[in-house]
Amino acid sequence: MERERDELELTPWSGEFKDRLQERHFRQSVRDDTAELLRTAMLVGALMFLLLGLADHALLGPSASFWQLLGLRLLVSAGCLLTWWAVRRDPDLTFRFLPLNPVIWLGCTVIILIVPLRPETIGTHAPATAVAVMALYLFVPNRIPWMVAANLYLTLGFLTAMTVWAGVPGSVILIQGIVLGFANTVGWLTARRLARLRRQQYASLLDERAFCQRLQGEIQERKRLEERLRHMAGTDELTGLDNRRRFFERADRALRRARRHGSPMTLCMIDLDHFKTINDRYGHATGDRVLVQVASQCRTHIRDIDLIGRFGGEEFVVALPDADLGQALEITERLRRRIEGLPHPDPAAGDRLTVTIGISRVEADEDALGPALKRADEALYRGKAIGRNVVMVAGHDEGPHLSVVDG
Ligand SMILES: Nc1nc2c(ncn2[C@@H]2O[C@H](COP(=O)(O)OP(=O)(O)OP(=O)(O)O)[C@@H](O)[C@H]2O)c(=O)[nH]1
Repeated sequence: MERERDELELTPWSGEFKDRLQERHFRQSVRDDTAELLRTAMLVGALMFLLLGLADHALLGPSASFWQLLGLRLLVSAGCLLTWWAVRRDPDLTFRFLPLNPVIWLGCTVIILIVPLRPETIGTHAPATAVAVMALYLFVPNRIPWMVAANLYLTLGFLTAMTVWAGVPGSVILIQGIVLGFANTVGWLTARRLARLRRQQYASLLDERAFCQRLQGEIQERKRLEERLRHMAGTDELTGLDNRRRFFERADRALRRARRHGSPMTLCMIDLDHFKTINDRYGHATGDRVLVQVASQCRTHIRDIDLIGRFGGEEFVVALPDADLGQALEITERLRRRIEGLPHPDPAAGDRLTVTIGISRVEADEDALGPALKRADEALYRGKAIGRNVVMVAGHDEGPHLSVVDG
């Protein structure tokens, strides 16, 4: 489908893109390659014109015609070499009118003028002209319109010169006309086919690139989406904290690290006090706002290495790596005081937002968080039982041992 569209966009007689901008981009993409071919053509052209001067000398000797021809040959060779140099300096000249076209027209003129200057060799000159026609089509790439014009000039000029100066019979001129016409047709068709193929190749390359870019874009988008989904799957929607599953994934990793380094780790359970009353009195939306506020305070007032998650409802869980019970007590006590200082939904009621916190260290012989979590939870509920707004430490040397820090 794509290919058909590209073919439709090519000019039928030159094989170029109909769209000028597209053609310009194509030419830019093949510029260096084309310039190299053109430079080779110019060197071969210069060499051919000079070498054929030897044939002139063999045929004409040091006659006036020889010197005239040699002068013309030198002129064309110089033009070819000048073009070679100019294109080498600026490859963009490959597709410009100057300096190539005048040199080619000069070369064609010299080929035509060989007829009156060396009429007796018309038998070899005629096929050589047919070769020159083909060479112009095939050796000078991406300039089909200009090559068609130059070759028509060469063909008509050569046939006219044969008629006027070489005294060739009409039948021979007819044959030569047919041969040159054939050379033009084959040369043009081949050059056009090459031009079409290269442009189709270029168009498929662009299609492929666009396809790859689209694919890359889609892959990126999918990755972003996956990342977002992964994030959402591990995040508590209301508070933005890790949910229980993500928290325990991270906390398990932190525990393994602590075990490797022989460092302590402490777990804390934080529960809002009388949260049901807040919900019942001020509504669920207000309750949500309080939960967000408390979550944000907890996140802000723990260390960067600490982990926090929403355990469920109005309960949060915190893992403090590299913290023994003393440090954990300090951190949680500070947190408790901060939350106590948060604005209550109804300041006039004289109530305070408070939390009860239970903490327990993960013992050196424990490879999982479960037992410490259970002890912290028990400590928390002891705290609730003795009146709330406290931090309770679970000791378990001789069974769970709880100590009130503040009340
Ligand atoms: N607004 C809101 N309320 C929630 C959410 N999750 C749980 N709750 C409510 O939290 C309240 C928890 O009540 P309880 O377990 O009795 O605890 P409490 O009232 O804080 O009492 P204590 O913990 O003993 O101090 C219930 O009313 C739940 O409906 C939530 O996401 N948003």
